[in-house]
Amino acid sequence: LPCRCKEPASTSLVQEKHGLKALPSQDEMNEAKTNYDTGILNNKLQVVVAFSDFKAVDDNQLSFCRGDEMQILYKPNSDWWWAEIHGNEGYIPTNHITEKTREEWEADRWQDVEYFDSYADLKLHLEMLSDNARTNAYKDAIIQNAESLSNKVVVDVGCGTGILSLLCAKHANVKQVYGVEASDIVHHTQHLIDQNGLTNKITIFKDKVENITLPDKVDIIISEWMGTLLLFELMIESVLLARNLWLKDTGVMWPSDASLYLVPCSATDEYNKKIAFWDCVYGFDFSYLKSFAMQEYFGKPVFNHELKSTDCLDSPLCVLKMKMKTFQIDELEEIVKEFSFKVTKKSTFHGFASWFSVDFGGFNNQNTVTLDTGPTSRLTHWKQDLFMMNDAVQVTVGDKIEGSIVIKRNAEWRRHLVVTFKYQMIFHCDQNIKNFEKTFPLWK
Ligand SMILES: N=C(N)NCC[C@H]1O[C@@H](n2cnc3c(N)ncnc32)[C@H](O)[C@@H]1O
Repeated sequence: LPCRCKEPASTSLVQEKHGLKALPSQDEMNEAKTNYDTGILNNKLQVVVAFSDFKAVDDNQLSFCRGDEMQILYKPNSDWWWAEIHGNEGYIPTNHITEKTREEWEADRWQDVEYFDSYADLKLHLEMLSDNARTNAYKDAIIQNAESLSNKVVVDVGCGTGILSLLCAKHANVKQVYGVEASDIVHHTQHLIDQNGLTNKITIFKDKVENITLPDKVDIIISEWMGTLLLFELMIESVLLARNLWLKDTGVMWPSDASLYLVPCSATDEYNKKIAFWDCVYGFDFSYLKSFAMQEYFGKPVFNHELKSTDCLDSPLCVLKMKMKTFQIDELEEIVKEFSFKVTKKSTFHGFASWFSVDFGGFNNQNTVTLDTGPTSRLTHWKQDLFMMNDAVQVTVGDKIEGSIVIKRNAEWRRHLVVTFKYQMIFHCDQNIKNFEKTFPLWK
């Protein structure tokens, strides 16, 4: 077989460019070649997947993109392998690839093992079921639309203990409910359905909704998929996929609409307890620790903040409105919303708060029920989210906070988001302007 490898390139360029170790020596390549015939001739070449892009720095290397699959011909050392892609051969850095199969790699990006393990025991289900505002909103929607649900086929995506399926079967004369649940909690669900005499109305599927085959398309998809900042966990992707696969054209999504709200706010208690606290500790100046405290306590959103209406410094802004029947999965990659808030009271501006609301409509727009998780509604287990900015700023009536929020999906970790605020404050009294920016991972 012809020798397929050229002399290794000069290593300084490689090390400088990628902080990688030296390319393999000729001896290492010669030694590796001994596996060459065995691998190729027996067609047992290993295939790897790239989890990040790589740009070759010389013609001895292969450039590739995240998600590309490559065949491995030689493994001369642990840092560089000789691979083939699109008919080209060259060195690839092993710290850019995974030896998992594409399926395993894709699942990893969703952290499915940890994710579904977190729903396997009763803890989170007790929290969700104990949230009366949440669960009764679904119950009210079902009861108030019982006539529209009559003789319909329903799928409950992520049914958990089956509560929504049970409510549909008990309070509406549905034709059939399919409950789909991927976590091990599902091993209890059938017992609960049997124990409540609804076995013939509810069929349970123990798998991800992406993997199941339903007997037929359905009339309604009901699901409780909402998370922190509405979108976290990105379970919404699974619900939209289920819509694309299984909802009749005339079908209804419940919730039918979802909205995310944002408001500038003060958070004096939080700020004083965790940041201002360090100004004077038993008579000592510990203010050196404030920046560390800001990073530790407020480098990420506070997901269980209880926002009071009196904390709000302007009316809330709807930054995202999703019509679940038509919203597309790729719209989730990046959501950008400009805002221009005008302060309505003398106070301290500490940051922004967010919450969501969902509507159960879609049946000839009658009897629409709304579940609102904002500061003027009954508290839910979601509470509200607080994005604490690094500077507390004294504000008064007429001051402006103008800029944008960008909610970007994490390209690698598919259940996670990154939220960036970029804005300026224009002070009414002297038109002085200050610029601010802060990025919050949610959560990776
Ligand atoms: N933020 C939430 N409302 N989380 C509830 C998620 C519930 O749906 C389940 N679940 C989430 N995604 C899926 C999926 N793709 N397929 C089936 N069940 C799912 C999960 O195991 C849990 O019981």
